[in-house]
Amino acid sequence: MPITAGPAEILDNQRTAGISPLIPPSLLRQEHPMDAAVAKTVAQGRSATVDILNGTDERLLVVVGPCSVHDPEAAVDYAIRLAEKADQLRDRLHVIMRVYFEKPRTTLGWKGLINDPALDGSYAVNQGLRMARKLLLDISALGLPVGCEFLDPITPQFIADIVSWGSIGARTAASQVHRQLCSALSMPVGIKNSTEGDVQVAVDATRAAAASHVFPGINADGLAALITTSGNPDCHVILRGSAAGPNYDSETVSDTLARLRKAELPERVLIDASHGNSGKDHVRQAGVVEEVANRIGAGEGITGVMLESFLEAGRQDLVLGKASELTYGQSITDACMDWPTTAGLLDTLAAAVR
Ligand SMILES: O=C[C@H](O)[C@H](O)COP(=O)(O)O
Ligand SMILES: C=C(OP(=O)(O)O)C(=O)O
Repeated sequence: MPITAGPAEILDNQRTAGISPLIPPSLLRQEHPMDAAVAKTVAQGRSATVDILNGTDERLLVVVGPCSVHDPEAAVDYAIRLAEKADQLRDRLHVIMRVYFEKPRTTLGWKGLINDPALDGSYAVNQGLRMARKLLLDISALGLPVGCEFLDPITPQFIADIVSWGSIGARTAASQVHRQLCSALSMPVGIKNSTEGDVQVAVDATRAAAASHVFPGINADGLAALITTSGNPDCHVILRGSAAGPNYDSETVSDTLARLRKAELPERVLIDASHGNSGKDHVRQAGVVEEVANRIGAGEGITGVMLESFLEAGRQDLVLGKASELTYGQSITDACMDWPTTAGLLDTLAAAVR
């Protein structure tokens, strides 16, 4: 008797072009295990961040690094310089390297190393996850803690154990899925204001993430699971400006702190010198950092800053399949400051803290 499709098969998968296996997180963790030295870097990276957020460590939190990682070799090259500088300034700054693998796009574009590690539209996600985990281990082995944006709710199971600081971006701060995810994450998480400049959405996200939730996810073996969380008390707001202009001014900082106070949340805020605060112009980032440093020196309660920085200044367009033509050490997403400019600004921030 011929096998005919039942009603569900006829209705299902009408727009699915393919389904293929994803490696289980536990297998990736076994292939790229964490050693004791990396575990110490992660634990110290997290605990120092929490102490800064709670005001028991008076240093400034600095999250700095490329907009996105597209070339692990260049990322390690950058990390070596940053690790040395971070060590020099460790009395005043707690430096976390931005190692971002997932890019939320306004419309379309390359979505990061995990999604398309070959930069050619081949979407070798299993390979991307392997490269991401290995790179986080390599950078942490330098004694430099790492920070990632979490975009896909499944990805953290593969890499989150190595991450000292997490971020939820402007495009997902309102998402219940991401707020629930934050409530489960083991590290402090910065949450951005919206791309339109709404700060309350980040305050609301901080409050939602501090609560416990029950939601569907995956376990370490990659199986569907119901996750029950206890809530994350270490989330905080990041002011990133908007399409309408910057929002790193003192008035917005104190308004944000008042909103947090009203919501009975700890009063702490990070300033992102890039994105809407610099109009995505890397040259303007330096001016933002200098102004913020002056205000920190004058005693304004700013918990930390974020800088987008890579080896070379600016940005370049990726042509899928032509990665070999890219300039080494230059961003293929948002424009970044170059390393010498960044090193000078880290000195400026450290001097302000002193
Ligand atoms: O930080 C990176 C970008 O600003 C973000 O991913 C959006 O990029 P897009 O507007 O170029 O898509
Ligand atoms: C995507 C980022 O920022 P935003 O969400 O503020 O656009 C980012 O920091 O890389």
